[in-house]
Amino acid sequence: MSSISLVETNQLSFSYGARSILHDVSLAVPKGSIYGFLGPNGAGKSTTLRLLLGLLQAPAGTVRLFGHDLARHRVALLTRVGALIENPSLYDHLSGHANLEVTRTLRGLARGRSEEVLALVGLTEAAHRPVREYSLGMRQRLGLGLALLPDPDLLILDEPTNGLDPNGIIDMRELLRRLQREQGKTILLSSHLISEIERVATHVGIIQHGRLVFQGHMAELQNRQRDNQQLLIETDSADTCRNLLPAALGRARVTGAGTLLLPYESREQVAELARQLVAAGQPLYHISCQQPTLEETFLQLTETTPTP
Ligand SMILES: Nc1ncnc2c1ncn2[C@@H]1O[C@H](COP(=O)(O)OP(=O)(O)OP(=O)(O)O)[C@@H](O)[C@H]1O
Repeated sequence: MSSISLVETNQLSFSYGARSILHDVSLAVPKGSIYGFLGPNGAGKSTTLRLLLGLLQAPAGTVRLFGHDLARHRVALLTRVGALIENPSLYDHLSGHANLEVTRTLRGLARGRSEEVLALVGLTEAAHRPVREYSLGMRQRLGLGLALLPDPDLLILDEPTNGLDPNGIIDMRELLRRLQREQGKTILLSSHLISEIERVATHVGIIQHGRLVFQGHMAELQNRQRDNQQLLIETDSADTCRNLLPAALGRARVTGAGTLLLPYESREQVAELARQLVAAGQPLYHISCQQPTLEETFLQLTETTPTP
């Protein structure tokens, strides 16, 4: 994967009227990546994606696509981008194939492209059924097919798995992987669920209250997860233990009458804690090291960002 960024924003800010929504967002989406743009509802994901597509204008900051300024070369740059921003607008009474053909003809694209795209999104068999008979997952794939018609280098997808059942999510994930690996597409997709991103994204950006709170390789997020290991201690009275051992347990969180959680430091810390608890006459029923889930790491990153 190259280090060239196909999407780059520099200190992007945006307000709806007096309401400030984005603050200094500097995104970098590497060429060839699947970039998961994550954040809770209302964090500013759709607003950012709309700015990237020139559907909104930012009063401050710049957007560069393929290394060029979007404000100056909007039309030329957007011909290289496929987008799925809301529910795709589809003609329900027409077949999937006919829906693609309408757009293909309008755009003057080569004959046969609709069939290629249907194969790509796994809809060849259903190609001639009316879209009103399609499942939500099939509709989303057809919407993605519409975005893929002109063979764009970059795909920008806003919550493409929203509302899909587990099978629909798996199909979409596999389709995105294939588009990246076999077709060389760069894909920027948003989601509010880390579980939908973690198995597909190579890179992650996390936004909270309009601010980017993390950006990097998926592996870097996983490293943070490892760095945040917690020690779980079970005893009789968590409060008594904390009072007896302020140096060792002062930072511990009481999570139940007899349970404490504190940041894990080392094996020696575990041995020393066990020794001190026993020396203080406190029973030690259980001590173990817990790794937070990626979900908890994500929540920790987003919950600790103050509201502006
Ligand atoms: N047209 C609008 N006018 C005023 N405020 C808006 C408008 N669109 C969005 N907002 C507000 O901007 C903030 C960011 O919204 P945005 O849709 O970008 O968030 P999001 O991260 O995509 O969330 P979701 O996952 O719920 O779509 C929210 O507080 C939302 O209420």
